[in-house]
Amino acid sequence: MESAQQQRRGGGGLVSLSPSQTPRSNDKSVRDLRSADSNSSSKQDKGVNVQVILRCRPLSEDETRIHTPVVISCNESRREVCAVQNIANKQIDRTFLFDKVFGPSSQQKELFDLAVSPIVNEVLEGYNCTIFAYGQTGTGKTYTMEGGARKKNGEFPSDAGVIPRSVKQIFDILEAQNAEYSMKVTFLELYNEEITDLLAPEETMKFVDDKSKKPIALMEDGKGGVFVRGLEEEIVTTANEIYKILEKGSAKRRTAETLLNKQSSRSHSIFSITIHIKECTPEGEEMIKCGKLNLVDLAGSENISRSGAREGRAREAGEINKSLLTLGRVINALVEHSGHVPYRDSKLTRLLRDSLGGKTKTCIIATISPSIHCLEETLSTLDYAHRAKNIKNKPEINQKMMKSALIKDLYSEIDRLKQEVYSAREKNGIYIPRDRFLLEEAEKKAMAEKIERMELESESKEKVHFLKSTL
Ligand SMILES: Nc1ncnc2c1ncn2[C@@H]1O[C@H](COP(=O)(O)OP(=O)(O)OP(=O)(O)O)[C@@H](O)[C@H]1O
Repeated sequence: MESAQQQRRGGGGLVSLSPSQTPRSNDKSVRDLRSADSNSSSKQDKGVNVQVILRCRPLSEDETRIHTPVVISCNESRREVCAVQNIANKQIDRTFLFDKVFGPSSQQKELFDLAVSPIVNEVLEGYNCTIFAYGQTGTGKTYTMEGGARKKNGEFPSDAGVIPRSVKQIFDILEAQNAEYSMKVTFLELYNEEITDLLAPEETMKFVDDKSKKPIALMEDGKGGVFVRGLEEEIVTTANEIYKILEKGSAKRRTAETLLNKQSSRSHSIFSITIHIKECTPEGEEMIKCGKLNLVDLAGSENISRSGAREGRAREAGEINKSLLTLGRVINALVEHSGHVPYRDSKLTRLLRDSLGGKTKTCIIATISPSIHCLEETLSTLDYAHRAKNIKNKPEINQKMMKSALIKDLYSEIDRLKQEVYSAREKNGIYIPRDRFLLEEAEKKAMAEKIERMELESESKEKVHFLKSTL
């Protein structure tokens, strides 16, 4: 079994949606905070399966009134969901097992306490965690992630979803620990393979329907990850500030929807919270630990199969297919252990690469409807979610940084940004860090040499072939 020290050296980079500071993997003065839960070191070596939770919503009032037949039954204690199908007058039952099952009467608090709260604790321990909501339109993705009513008279609403509850838990814990911390959030939307910053200042949003406006770019960070260039990061100090930001972001999403004549069911949203917490070693050295929580509300899964059918929406449909389809392909490739995993084929999978087969702890909440009219989509969601259960990630705690090293990193970050601003102002190109530039140049040179060698080889082969034929 690997020692904790060896594991630490393995490195725990952040999936950075921002160009900000990344904890170092080779920091010798790190301490392992891993809790003695299911992720013991031997389990970690083999990988930890993506956790898949299934939630079935209740029938709506309208569905109940017209006596819509129910074809789904949930057994929460056995963690089973059964779908009843009638094919050629024969009743066929299909049963699926998940990590947790929440039936139609399950409450928001119950789902959060049993499935999400442990994940939030892990973020505070220094892990990166991602929670996806996946399912057909109208099955409760947004209800599960965001919830119903907003905060009234200072009271926390009982139907608040995963995002506000996670925020509350994070602040409650940090305040109870009297911790010194800093927190920042980002909120973006992905639609037609284009990224919209939901926290961008108003002026930028006015041009959301302006086709000449360059979409926000996704850049390689040179460490195997990506970041969104220029994505607004809001520093937050209270839970209320986050609730306001969420409202602001959701309102912008709605405005953009009206402008572009689209619905939320066709776009993906990613809300991320990054937390830096200060700790002191017994020697008095100040260390910073970092955790990140990504909360992802995916486009309606029916967009995979149905979109593209309507004329005039080909591009839109095609692009949405691209992210959701690629997500499916990535899941398949990971489950089937095929060599090539097509992360690079869509922005969604590029952004969330580390959450699928990487070092992040991932949970998928699949949502379904109990109605007979949704059975086809429900079966497809159940199959999809069941397959995703076989994805293995190797979660690693982010390495703690010495405060002095972090400050040094921040200074170089400021330098980099200054140079970017300068380049932008002078309109003389984009800034690439010197070491990345040198690396890319060396790679280019090596590639040119390889091509030359190959050309020489093929030339000499041709000559031999020619000589042989003249003999
Ligand atoms: N578990 C639940 N309990 C009670 N009501 C629910 C539940 N899940 C969903 N609903 C209700 O069902 C309706 C549709 O839910 P919601 O908008 O969250 O679906 P969605 O999957 O996010 O759809 P879309 O993909 O179109 O955004 C809403 O009115 C919501 O309040």
